[in-house]
Amino acid sequence: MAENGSPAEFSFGTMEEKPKGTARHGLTKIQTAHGSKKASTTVCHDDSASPIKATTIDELHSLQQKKRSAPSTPITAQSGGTFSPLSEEQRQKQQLQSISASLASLTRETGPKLVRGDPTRKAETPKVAHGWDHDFAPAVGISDSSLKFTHVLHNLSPAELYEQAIKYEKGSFITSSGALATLSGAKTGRSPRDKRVVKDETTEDELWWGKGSPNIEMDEHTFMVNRERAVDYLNSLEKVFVNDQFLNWDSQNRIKVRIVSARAYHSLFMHNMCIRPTPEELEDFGAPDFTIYNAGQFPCNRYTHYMTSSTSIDLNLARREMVILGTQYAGEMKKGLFGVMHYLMPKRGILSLHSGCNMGKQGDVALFFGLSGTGKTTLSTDHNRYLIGDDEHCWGDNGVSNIEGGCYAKCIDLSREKEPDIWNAIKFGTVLENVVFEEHSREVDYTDKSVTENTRAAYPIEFIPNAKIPCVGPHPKNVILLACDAFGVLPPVSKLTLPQTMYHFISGYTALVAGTEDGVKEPRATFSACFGAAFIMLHPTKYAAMLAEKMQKHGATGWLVNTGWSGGSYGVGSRIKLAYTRKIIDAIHSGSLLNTSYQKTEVFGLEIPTEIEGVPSEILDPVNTWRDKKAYKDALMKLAGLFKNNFETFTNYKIGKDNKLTDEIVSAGPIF
Ligand SMILES: Nc1ncnc2c1ncn2[C@@H]1O[C@H](COP(=O)(O)OP(=O)(O)OP(=O)(O)O)[C@@H](O)[C@H]1O
Ligand SMILES: O=C([O-])CC(=O)C(=O)O
Ligand SMILES: [Ca+2]
Ligand SMILES: [Mn+2]
Repeated sequence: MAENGSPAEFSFGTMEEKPKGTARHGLTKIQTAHGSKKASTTVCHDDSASPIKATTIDELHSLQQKKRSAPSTPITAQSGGTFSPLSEEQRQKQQLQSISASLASLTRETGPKLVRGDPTRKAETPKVAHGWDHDFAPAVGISDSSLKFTHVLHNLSPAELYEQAIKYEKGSFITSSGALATLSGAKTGRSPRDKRVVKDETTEDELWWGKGSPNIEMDEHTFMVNRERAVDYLNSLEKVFVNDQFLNWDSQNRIKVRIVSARAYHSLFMHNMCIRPTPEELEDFGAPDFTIYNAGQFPCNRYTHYMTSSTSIDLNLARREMVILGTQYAGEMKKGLFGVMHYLMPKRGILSLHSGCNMGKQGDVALFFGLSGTGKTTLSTDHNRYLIGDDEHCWGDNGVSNIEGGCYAKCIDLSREKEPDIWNAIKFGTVLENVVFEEHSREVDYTDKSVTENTRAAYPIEFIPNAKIPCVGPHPKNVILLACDAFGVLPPVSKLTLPQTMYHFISGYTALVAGTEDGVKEPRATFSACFGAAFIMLHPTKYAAMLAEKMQKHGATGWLVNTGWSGGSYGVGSRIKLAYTRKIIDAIHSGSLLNTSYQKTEVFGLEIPTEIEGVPSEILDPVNTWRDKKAYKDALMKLAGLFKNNFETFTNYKIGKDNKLTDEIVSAGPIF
């Protein structure tokens, strides 16, 4: 509306000097009320504007910000019929007490003294909460730290977080489109080798340990040492950010999470990535189901048992807590919580998935599995379909639900033409990590890899115009496995049998694209079970069995889509054009790819279509795109060998109740 509205609609005031009838643009003039009796004889005054109700500059500033209004629904006692409304003050006190309990040192006997608000705003009256009554201070365990206040910035708005970031965090800037550019520090990707899980009596039997598992063990005591280190660090600060939010749009399986962090960047990132509570939901939040202590600026102590670097991301499922030391990469929080969901949801018979998800106008749902950089976000963000989510989902008895409230898109080489919806989502409120921009115009150069290849944008899902809110949908019709094949031998698309779908799901192949995992600079072949071995908690066959059961029950079709190389391996060939991949995906969604003719490839035994609308037919069989046929055959055999080696660890496992399925899956791999 702003672009095409007539200028007259936007006139802010009348300048007496202007002849009548001319278009007028001008800012509202500020007039001090006092002394106005003696009508000023100077040129610019405006009688039509109502006078400002301030007599001093301070008063004027105090008028600028309205006090937060109370939630519209009164809070009543849940049961028993007793009506006991909480005053705003009582409610705030309860919130502070809950946060103080979260932040309590476990070696001293009380939580920190907390006060709401920004420490630089001295005028605010401290409302103290430290688990004790004001006049009953504990005599034991007192240290200097218990004499100071820690200010709590609880669920700040994006605007407030922008101000905090820009004022206090070096490297925070507003870009020309309004996004908040930030630096994540020395780490610009996750640190999977520093992810530890407490092995106790329960998790010893329940979780996947040992070769191939992402769960590096640590003991309960070491966890407590790191927890104390993180909590002491956070309490030593003048202020901490606290986010109380939700995971999972399936309201029956919603998880309450609390994130305590030291940076506005982290708070805004999680504000965008988790589900944002309404003011009423925040009122009723109570105790969280899971808490993250993000002390990422502070290292772990390498003299501490199990520590192999100054970074440690520690998960304790019994305590429902995670501690982050020595990395400020915000993706650790997002993916840390994903790991928690990979534990909690299967216990309830719900399958957790590292997948994107969207839905057509007819209600047909597609899942997009794939490792980092294979296209989950890019391909699930589709202008012709409703976005349910780009990265983390649950598949339960009622259908699918997104775990998150936001998207986390790769930005390297982002273009407005190829990915318009993601481009347009990078606006006020969006966190832009590690991008490079022009110092004056603040135009971002998405091609610049000076800081990292893994540049990212985190935005609330409603920044995508056709997001489906609430982010839930019916049972999937298509299950699309994405692989970015750097060898250039997998076909652009293949239709899979159920055993083949399971084989490729368990294999989880891709060429890891540089950057997302710390230290990776060149693409290389990698296998990651369930397209997300870094996040799963149970043995991969548990998830595979659940997927097989659900696909069978709901009649979903599996597809393997190569979003990687064609015409040669990495270095010789080139990446398949995104426009072609989109046409392939369109043909899967529309169902037209089910009704076309197929031929079978050698070695991998994949069914490949002979034609697809909008895609050159010669690229559908990769052998056609290679000039050097011998090199093709060599690359094909090499990849087949890698698949075979990788799958050996799984051949001893039974998948589901059915031995027949297990045998079929094992024989659904390459044959040579
Ligand atoms: N043919 C193609 N298909 C899909 N993506 C492509 C293709 N060619 C290039 N790309 C690029 O590859 C990247 C895919 O990244 P995307 O953000 O979708 O990964 P992702 O699977 O969501 O990973 P993550 O789990 O790390 O978020 C994008 O930068 C996209 O522009
Ligand atoms: O976690 C991250 O940093 C990015 C991501 O989505 C993934 O690696 O799958
Ligand atoms: Ca993504
Ligand atoms: Mn991901």
